[in-house]
Amino acid sequence: MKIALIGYGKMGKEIEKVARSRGHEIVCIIDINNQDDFESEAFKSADVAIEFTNPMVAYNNYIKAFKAGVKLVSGSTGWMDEHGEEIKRLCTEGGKTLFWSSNFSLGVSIFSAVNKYLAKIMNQFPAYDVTMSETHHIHKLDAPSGTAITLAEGILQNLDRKDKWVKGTFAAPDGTVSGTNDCAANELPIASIREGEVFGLHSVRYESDVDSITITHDAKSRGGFVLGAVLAAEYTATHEGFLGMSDLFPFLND
Ligand SMILES: NC(=O)C1=CN([C@@H]2O[C@H](COP(=O)(O)OP(=O)(O)OC[C@H]3O[C@@H](n4cnc5c(N)ncnc54)[C@H](OP(=O)(O)O)[C@@H]3O)[C@@H](O)[C@H]2O)C=CC1
Ligand SMILES: O=C(O)C1=N[C@H](C(=O)O)C[C@H](O)C1
Repeated sequence: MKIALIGYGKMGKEIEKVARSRGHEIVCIIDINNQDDFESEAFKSADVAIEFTNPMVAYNNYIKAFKAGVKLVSGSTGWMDEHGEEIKRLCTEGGKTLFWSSNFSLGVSIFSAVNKYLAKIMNQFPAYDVTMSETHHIHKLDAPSGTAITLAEGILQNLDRKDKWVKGTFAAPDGTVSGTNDCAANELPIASIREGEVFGLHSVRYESDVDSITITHDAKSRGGFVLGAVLAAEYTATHEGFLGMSDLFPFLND
């Protein structure tokens, strides 16, 4: 399969290696300095483009790739609030294709299914209150992480006593802490910590007066995100519309 890369940073470089090792050809790499290449024949020849950039530029990259007629896989986070509905509409009604996930790792897909199931169980146990936390490397631009938001949405859909997630405490790279986890009974706080080179640590904690139950996903490297993104690209080559991990692993939705 012919793959184009948009964004050649930490994820883009690792995706290049894994895609080649699975027999794919990298036909074009677009970074911040060669934006004209969206119009190149090399880019247009790609079966799929894989985009990992940042919250500020992802939307524009999607529009440029759509214009060039190239299907997209993207893991960029932090753009959904502003542009999510428009991009989904372009895919569901406008004939464009984007496979997007806040987290491509197979482990997080499993974690997400467990998270939803646990939230459903907790409807029967009102003594437990729920909080979330996510820890990432100091270079990360968005907070809470895209994964934390997706996990929070999974809780809100399944736990009747919560209807909104809110930003909790933020621990900055220099150790200063701002914000609070105190919130109304219907709110789910997400604490964010930025330290060192942490790849991605997500926890959901249910606490009563007598005990607590915590589920955690801890990425040991970027390997899981990278493999998942390449698997998603292989899937996207033969599918259309607004796609996600629930299309790749439908059995996790039951
Ligand atoms: N869904 C998932 O599984 C995962 C998602 N992510 C998300 O993916 C995104 C990228 O992560 P990561 O690779 O670690 O970030 P990096 O900052 O390492 O890489 C992003 C790259 O994009 C480049 N870039 C900036 N603007 C443009 C542009 N307009 N067009 C093309 N390239 C551009 C940057 O260049 P320069 O440095 O010169 O600005 C940089 O090389 C983030 O939003 C992160 O949250 C990350 C890991 C997993
Ligand atoms: O920026 C990162 O590194 C990551 N971002 C994603 C997110 O915002 O959830 C996924 C992963 O946790 C790594």
